[in-house]
Amino acid sequence: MHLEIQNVSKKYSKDKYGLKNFSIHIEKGILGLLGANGAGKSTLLKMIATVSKPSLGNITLNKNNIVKDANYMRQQLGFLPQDFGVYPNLNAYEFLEYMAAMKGIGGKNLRAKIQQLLEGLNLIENAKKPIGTYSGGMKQRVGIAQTLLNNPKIVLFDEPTVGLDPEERVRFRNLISDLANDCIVILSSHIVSDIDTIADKVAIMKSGKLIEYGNQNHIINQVADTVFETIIDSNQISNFKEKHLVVSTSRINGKLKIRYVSQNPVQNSITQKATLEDAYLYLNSII
Ligand SMILES: Nc1ncnc2c1ncn2[C@@H]1O[C@H](COP(=O)(O)OP(=O)(O)OP(=O)(O)O)[C@@H](O)[C@H]1O
Repeated sequence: MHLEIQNVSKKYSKDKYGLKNFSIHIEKGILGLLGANGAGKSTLLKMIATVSKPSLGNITLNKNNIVKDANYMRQQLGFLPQDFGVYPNLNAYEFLEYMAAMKGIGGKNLRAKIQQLLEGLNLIENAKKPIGTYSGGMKQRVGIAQTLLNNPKIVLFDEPTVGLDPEERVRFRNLISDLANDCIVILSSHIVSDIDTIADKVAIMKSGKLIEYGNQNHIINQVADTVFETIIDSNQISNFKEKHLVVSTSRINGKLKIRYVSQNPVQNSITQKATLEDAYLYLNSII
C-alpha cells in the first residue's frame, strides 16, 4: 500500500487555507498525525477519504489517482470522521447492518463479521439496546466498528480516543496494533500520549503544513540532550518561560519542578531522556 499526497492545498475561502502545499508518502503501518486544533488534520483526512477534493495537487493510492477515481479509495477505506453521528433509535446490530448496506457490503458472512466486531470492541452486552442509551465511549466504539466492516486496507481515525476512558483507550490501541499488519492506519490526535505507544511513524502538522515526519526516534532526536529538569521558586516562572520552553510543571514543597527544553540550561539542571511530547512542543514552538 502506497499513499502519496502531492503538493495538496485546500482553500476554504479567499485567504483561508486548511492545507498548504502538503506532501507526504505513507506506507503500511500506523501513522500518528499530530497537531493542535486547526492544524489541518481533519482537512487532510477528509481529502484522503474522498469526502472533499483538494483545491490543488494530487492524491494517489497505489498509483491510482483517487481525486479522479474516488471508488478505488472507497472500496478499501474505513473512515471514522471527527463528528461521526449515530442513529439513537437503532441498536448496535441494526446500525452496523445499516452502515454495511450503505457501503454495499452484504452476504452470509456479514452477521458473523458484526458479531466479531462487537465482541472485539466490548459492545456485545449492550448490542441490543438503542445507541441513544450508550455512553460517549460506547458510541465511539460503534463508530470504530463501522470502519472495519469491509476489512479495509486503509483506515482513517480522526481523533478516535475522544470520549474514551483509559481502559477503552488501551483496548483501542490493541485493536489498532492488530489491524496494522498489512494496512495503512492513520490516527489523528492533538494528544501525544494517544499515539506515542502505537505509531510507527509520526507526522507533525501546524497551520496546514507538515513540519516534521519520520519514525519516533528521528523526531525525538531533534531535542536529544536539550531536555532538563530543575526546581525554581514559583515567582520565577514568568521569567523562566521567557528564556526556555517549559514542557511541564509540578509543585514540590512550595517550589516548582520544571521540565524544559533549552540550549542553555540553568545551573543545577538534570538532563532528562527526551520524549515525543518534548519534541512535539519544541517543534511547534520554533516553526
Ligand atoms: N469547512 C470549512 N470552512 C472554512 N474553514 C475551515 C473549514 N474546515 C476547516 N476550516 C479551517 O481550516 C483549518 C484547519 O482545520 P481542520 O479542522 O482541518 O484542523 P484540525 O487539525 O483537524 O483541528 P480540529 O481537531 O480542531 O478539527 C482551521 O483554521 C479551520 O478553521
